[in-house]
Amino acid sequence: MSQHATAAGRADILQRILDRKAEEIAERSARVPLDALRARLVDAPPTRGFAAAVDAKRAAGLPAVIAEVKKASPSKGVIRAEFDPPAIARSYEAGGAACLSVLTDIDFFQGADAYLQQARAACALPVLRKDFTVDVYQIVEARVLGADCILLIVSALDAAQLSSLYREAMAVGLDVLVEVHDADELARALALPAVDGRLPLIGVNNRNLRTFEVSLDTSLALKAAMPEGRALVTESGIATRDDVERMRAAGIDVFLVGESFMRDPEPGVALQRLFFPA
Ligand SMILES: O=C(O)c1ccccc1NCC(=O)[C@H](O)[C@H](O)COP(=O)(O)O
Repeated sequence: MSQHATAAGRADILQRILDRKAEEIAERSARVPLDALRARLVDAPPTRGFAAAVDAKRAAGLPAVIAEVKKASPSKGVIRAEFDPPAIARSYEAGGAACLSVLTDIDFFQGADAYLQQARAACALPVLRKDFTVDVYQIVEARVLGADCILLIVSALDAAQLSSLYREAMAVGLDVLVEVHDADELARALALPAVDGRLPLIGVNNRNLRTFEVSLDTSLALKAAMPEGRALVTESGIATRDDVERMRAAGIDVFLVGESFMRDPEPGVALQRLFFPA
């Protein structure tokens, strides 16, 4: 199914993704029921410490870059036709990434669970399963696949879902990136409690997932509402040294970047150029 949105087809892309996700979860759990999936948790590899890898970069005074492995997106269509997740993962690791983010959504991003496994096997970096998590099934699945972190998008979840999915993910040893777009969502994210001393990472998506509009001002505006010292992950639309310097000047030191790296033949070299220029 081609999902590269035209102006008409773009209307509430997030809702369309979520509707399809519900069907996908039903299909998957008909094939492998949740109990059977849970039984596979014993074979899951140890997690690599996603939040810890972010913290380590920050503690060293360095930008923590979560480098995305993304073939296509609803807003841009195919971004990288020659798509080799293990080579991309190795390139990112050599370029100084803290972590990887791998799109696993099939219908809208041309992602795959196998891409996550291939990318993770090719390097030592912790990996975020970048998908639209709305059900406990996906959390168990993420851990079984070998993910180190999952994404929870606040605007896609009601209060009870956000709380229960967060707790479930932490309970199986995953880190959680909680994504927000405005002050109300940020307040909901900040209310999530520490579990065994671990808090969620908070990400601010500069892309409005309903309109595709990107503005780095979204991160700058929400930074002021973050508790002192707590990391803010700025997501989407980071492409130039000026973008990076604007964020760093505001005290933002964690970056999730996809497209601008994916358009470069050597994604890790692009990462180095953007974040660690000579
Ligand atoms: O990228 C899209 O078109 C998109 C549309 C609807 C929901 C999510 C979408 N993207 C996911 C992301 O948030 C980005 O992949 C990520 O933040 C990296 O952004 P970028 O550096 O701009 O590729």
